[in-house]
Amino acid sequence: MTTTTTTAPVPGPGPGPGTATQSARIEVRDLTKRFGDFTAVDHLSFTVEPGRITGFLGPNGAGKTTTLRMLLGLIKPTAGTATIGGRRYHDIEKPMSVVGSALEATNFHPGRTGRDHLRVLADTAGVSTQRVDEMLELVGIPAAARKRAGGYSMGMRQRLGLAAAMLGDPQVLILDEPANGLDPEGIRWLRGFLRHLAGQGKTILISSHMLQEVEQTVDDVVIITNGQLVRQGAMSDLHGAPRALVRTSDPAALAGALRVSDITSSDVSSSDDGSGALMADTSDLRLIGDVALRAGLPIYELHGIQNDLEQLFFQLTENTNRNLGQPAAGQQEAQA
Ligand SMILES: Nc1ncnc2c1ncn2[C@@H]1O[C@H](COP(=O)(O)OP(=O)(O)OP(=O)(O)O)[C@@H](O)[C@H]1O
Repeated sequence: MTTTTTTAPVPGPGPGPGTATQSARIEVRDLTKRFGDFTAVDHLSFTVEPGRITGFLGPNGAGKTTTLRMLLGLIKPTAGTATIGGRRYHDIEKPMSVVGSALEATNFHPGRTGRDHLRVLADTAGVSTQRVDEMLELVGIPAAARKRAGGYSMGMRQRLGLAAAMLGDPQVLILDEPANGLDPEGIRWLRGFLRHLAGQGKTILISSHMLQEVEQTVDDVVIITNGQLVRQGAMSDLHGAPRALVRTSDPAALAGALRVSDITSSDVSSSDDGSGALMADTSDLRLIGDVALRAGLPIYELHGIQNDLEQLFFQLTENTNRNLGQPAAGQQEAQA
């Protein structure tokens, strides 16, 4: 993909209803969606805060898109509520100025140029043509936008979708798998772009079926499987408490020296290794090094330890994933 990139400030169309003062929290309460007797979303509750990027995570078929579609008023919940700034999507007066969304990157008329596509949307929302060009510039496809969308790469469609979502300068952005199809440079660009928007106080919810894909992008996570919440919280909590592995000649002596500095540790030496090892309850590697030096102990290895996120995600979701076994009884295609 050859695109220009920018992290320039995101211009807005100026003050208007629903832009500056709108409370922009997303609240999902006891949300349930059944298709026939198959429950796609099951009493789901979570909150997404302004000024933060929240990853909405779960394996394929977990119910993410179904939840987002209810949030955006595209399908009706069987029970429960999904609100943006305290209102259901249908009750928001000028929705494009409150919430921008990109649910499917492929959903563009192939014969229409990217720019024309945005102009049609802009007309509907009462947004200026100038804003269309600004948004195309902002997502890095000003030249490509004059070509037919049918010839776009997946990454270009993602960027066009993002430009469309941003047209009304919404307080809330809801993006379904926005990193899908982006090359590494594109993913880095997207990360900077979303971080900038979150810095402006916008509420950003992005879905993904891979925790690692969004690990460096999101502040908070909402993890679901089988339509149910399994975890909500800060990304930093998923990494677990800070720890460090230190390998030395005399782990008991080092553990004692660390204790004097109020650092607890546990012996993780393995019998087939001549040296011993400690797991210290700190991420301050320099402090461990200083303590070892003062105690006259050599350090053979020293590094911080984080939870294996892939393993954690697997434990939280895949082990119970309904989609990995036989299809749930009664599951069939049905209209919303
Ligand atoms: N209209 C429908 N009729 C019947 N079942 C449906 C319908 N829409 C979705 N489902 C089912 O609901 C479940 C959740 O689907 P959904 O698309 O919300 O999952 P997802 O988490 O977005 O998955 P993916 O990561 O693969 O996009 C799936 O088992 C899917 O087959």
